[in-house]
Amino acid sequence: MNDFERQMIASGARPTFLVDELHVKYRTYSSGKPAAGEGRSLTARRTRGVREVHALKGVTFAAFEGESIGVIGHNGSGKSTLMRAIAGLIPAAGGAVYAEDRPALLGVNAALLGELSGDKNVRLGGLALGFTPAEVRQRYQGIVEFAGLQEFIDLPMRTYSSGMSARLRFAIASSKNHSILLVDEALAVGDRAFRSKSEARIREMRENAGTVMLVSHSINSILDSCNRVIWIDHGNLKMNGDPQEVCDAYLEQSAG
Ligand SMILES: Nc1ncnc2c1ncn2[C@@H]1O[C@H](COP(=O)(O)OP(=O)(O)OP(=O)(O)O)[C@@H](O)[C@H]1O
Repeated sequence: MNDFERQMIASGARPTFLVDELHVKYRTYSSGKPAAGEGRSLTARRTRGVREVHALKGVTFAAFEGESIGVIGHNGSGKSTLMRAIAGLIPAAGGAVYAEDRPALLGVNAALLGELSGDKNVRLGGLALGFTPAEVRQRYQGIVEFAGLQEFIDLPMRTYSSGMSARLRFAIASSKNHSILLVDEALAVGDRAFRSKSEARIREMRENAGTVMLVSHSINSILDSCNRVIWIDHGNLKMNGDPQEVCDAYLEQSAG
């Protein structure tokens, strides 16, 4: 626990989740093409083909009610991995995440099916978010209108452009208020008009959420909306505290 978090506790803030010594590793299979002059046996090739990426190396912090926490870091530093691990979408190789409610990662939780129509996906996605069939019916029109897909809603989703399906996914996921909301800016999608509509929706959800975590490459939007910033660097938590201080240090390192 750092000074910032101690102050939060001293001020009576209630913790909403705790990330405790979190490690995440990815195992990937590269093409396994043997280097010149090396053996060509199948097993040797397979062993060489396995690559392990240690994406998070023991990240620890606590989040509190009413906080909006920005996450910054260079490409590939581990920000999206952190969000996905907190949401429970990828397993921890070590450590754990403890949360008082299920953290929701905006945009990817709705598992949509390409063969089904947009209409059926809205209904399925709503059920997957935990709504009852009656609640899904209640929200249906709002979701379709928000996505702006009224004319296409009876077509299979595989016929949608990537922007159209991303809009529908966003519209479904954001139809629910979450007490722990994770927003990966990489998921903010669509054309300009839809982006500003989705940003407004995110702001609205933040007002209703207990804790929000936001990954962004835009330092301005982080400074505008966060009370705390976490800097992830090569899978390590490099800084955690006052937004201006953390962003200044990050920008200084990026410039150097
Ligand atoms: N599915 C995956 N399989 C294998 N390696 C992965 C996978 N996803 C991410 N990685 C690796 O894990 C590391 C962290 O990636 P991550 O996407 O979390 O970074 P990021 O900080 O969100 O990057 P960006 O700012 O570019 O979105 C990188 O080295 C990346 O190559």
